[in-house]
Amino acid sequence: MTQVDPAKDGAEMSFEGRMSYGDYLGIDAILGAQHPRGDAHDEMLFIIQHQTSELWMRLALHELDAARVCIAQGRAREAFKMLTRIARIFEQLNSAWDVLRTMTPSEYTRFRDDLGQSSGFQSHQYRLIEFAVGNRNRAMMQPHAHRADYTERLEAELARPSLYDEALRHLHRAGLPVPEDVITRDLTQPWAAHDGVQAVWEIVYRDPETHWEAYELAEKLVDFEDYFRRWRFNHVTTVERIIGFKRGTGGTSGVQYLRKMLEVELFPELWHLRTSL
Ligand code: HEM
Ligand SMILES: N[C@@H](CC(=O)c1ccccc1NC=O)C(=O)O
Repeated sequence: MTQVDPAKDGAEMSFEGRMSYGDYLGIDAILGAQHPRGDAHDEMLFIIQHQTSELWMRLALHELDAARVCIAQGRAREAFKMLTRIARIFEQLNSAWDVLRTMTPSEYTRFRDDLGQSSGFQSHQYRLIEFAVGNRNRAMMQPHAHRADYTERLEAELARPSLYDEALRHLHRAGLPVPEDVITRDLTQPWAAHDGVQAVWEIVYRDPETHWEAYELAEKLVDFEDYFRRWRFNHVTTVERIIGFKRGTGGTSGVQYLRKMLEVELFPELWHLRTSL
């Protein structure tokens, strides 16, 4: 059996006083952040599943911020890359459900009581993503009232144009007939389907060659919403499989609440136009 000596190949073997892999990545902080409350075997899976989701959400927010800046500065093509990456992140989050699904109701019951009233419903990053893409609901701020830092970030997000607002402003600047009330709307309000906006997207979809950039932007948005819907669907199906119709630890009706959320449309006109094309 040949044994490789990486040092002979030039591998650095001494990190006394030098930045190593773990130093750069903050590995000790990450690996020191799993604190199961009990001794149920599956609690570690549950914790890591959520922590990795939060890390991916962190990246999604980073990309969403950059994508909006690019679109606002008229560099929509640069934003396409970020939007593709965001869709891929959600694809990754969707695959992750396959790991969690290996947990049965019997196994989850062993530690569910230890969760108290904590719930994914209180994920501030998830709420930031929803606000960033346009699903804005001030009521969702309440569970964060005890954290001034989260509240401040969520408020700032509500005051900022959403990804969809930026897309529509971009079309407006490009000379497409986006109604003025869309550009001057109260940003803190959730987006509501608008006939005038659908009419604009219809112009784009009826003649993609003339409006190629707007057409590509639209398809990137649809792609993102497609993956996001799948995330919601995977969540509610996993929840039903594991806790049935029990109330959620966060206090909602559980599966019934999550099913209602499946009806949310982020970019309604982009879906509705398909019927009228
Ligand atoms: C055993 C697995 C899981 C169960 C049983 C479960 C259950 C639930 C329930 C019942 C709710 C409704 C709120 C409540 O009353 O608690 C909820 C919300 C939520 N969960 Fe989970 N969940 C699971 C895994 C996950 C994972 C892995 C994530 C990823 C971060 C997640 C993120 C969320 C989010 C973001 C919400 C809020 C959804 C919204 O308001 O639209 N959950 N979950
Ligand atoms: N809401 C879940 C508990 C739960 O899943 C959860 C608990 C703490 C932290 C994150 C969670 N994930 C998603 O809601 C339940 O009712 O069983």
